[in-house]
Amino acid sequence: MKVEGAAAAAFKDTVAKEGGSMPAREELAMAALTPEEFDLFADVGRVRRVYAGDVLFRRGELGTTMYVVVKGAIDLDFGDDLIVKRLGPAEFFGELGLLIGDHARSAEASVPVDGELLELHHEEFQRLVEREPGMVCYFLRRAIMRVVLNEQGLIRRLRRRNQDLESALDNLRATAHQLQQTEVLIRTDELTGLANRRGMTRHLADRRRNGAMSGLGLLLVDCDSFKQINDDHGHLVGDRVLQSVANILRSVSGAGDVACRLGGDEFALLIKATTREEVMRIAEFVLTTAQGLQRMGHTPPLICSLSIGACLVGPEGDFNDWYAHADAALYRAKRDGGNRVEWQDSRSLPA
Ligand SMILES: Nc1nc2c(ncn2[C@@H]2O[C@H](COP(=O)(O)OP(=O)(O)OP(=O)(O)O)[C@@H](O)[C@H]2O)c(=O)[nH]1
Repeated sequence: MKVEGAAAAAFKDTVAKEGGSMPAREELAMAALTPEEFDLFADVGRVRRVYAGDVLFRRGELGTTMYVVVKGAIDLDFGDDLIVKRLGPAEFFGELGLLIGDHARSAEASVPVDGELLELHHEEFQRLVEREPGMVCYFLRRAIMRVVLNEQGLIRRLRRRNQDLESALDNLRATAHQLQQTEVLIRTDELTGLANRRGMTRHLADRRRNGAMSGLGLLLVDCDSFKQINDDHGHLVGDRVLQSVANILRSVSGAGDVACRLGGDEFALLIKATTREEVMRIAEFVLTTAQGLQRMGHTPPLICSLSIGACLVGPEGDFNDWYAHADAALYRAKRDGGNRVEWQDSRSLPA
């Protein structure tokens, strides 16, 4: 349909009103028709009035029509979190539908304000080609460039988003690592690297959850006259002695056993054992290893003699009950001069 110069005049008028000048050269080159092209398109296209709220087409719909904005504006929504692109007078869209044929629209085109469009179908475009092949060729070049630039823009945005995601992932990994470190720190004794009381409690909670509470033995290990070592040689030497005790306990701990510093000069070792002999064998080993180190006669001392209370523990009761059993034996070991192991039978614990 021929619209004479009416659409062209409207377009020029709108451009003058809205922009005060013609669109910038590079914008014209990409998204807008030149006035000459507009005249030509207006000559073959049909004018369509559009109203705020109209939707010309939706994403994914097949279409064969291209449009040029004469008056008003059109919003192209590419979906997801891509920005909505607003087109103004002389800008064209939907050209791929026209050029390719049944092309799935990549954006939803909606009308934000009342306005006018030029519609071009395949036949009209064919007439353009016949009339002004040179101009159409120039238009096609720009249309292709626009598609390429859009693609490149999309790739850049995806790359940026990918980088953002990667750095978010790195942050998450770092935070998870920090949390893991913190988790390890709060259940570890700083001086010796053994579990602390909290670590032992968590270990037992895990065991209880996994139904692995039977077949365990407990050693309660206390340094003899440790205060004297601190008093005679200073705190650092005392620290070193505590570390030596920790090393002995660590060396006898098998997989699933837990060596723990309960606090001060008191340690606990929870081991897998089903008989008194098994528990006592480990306890004797700890005792004699400390004795052997002591016999080396280092000054300042690397170790001190130990008192150990030993018992078997059952699934019934909690750590406090087990501690009371082992502590009864430890009390006897201390009372009888230290540097020894005492056994506590769970049935013969005084009330
Ligand atoms: N060097 C050092 N000393 C500590 C630490 N924690 C606690 N102590 C000291 O360990 C000492 C323990 O003293 P006591 O409970 O009287 O024990 P002991 O001297 O071994 O006496 P017996 O157990 O009866 O043989 C105290 O003097 C505490 O100050 C530590 O981390 N490092």
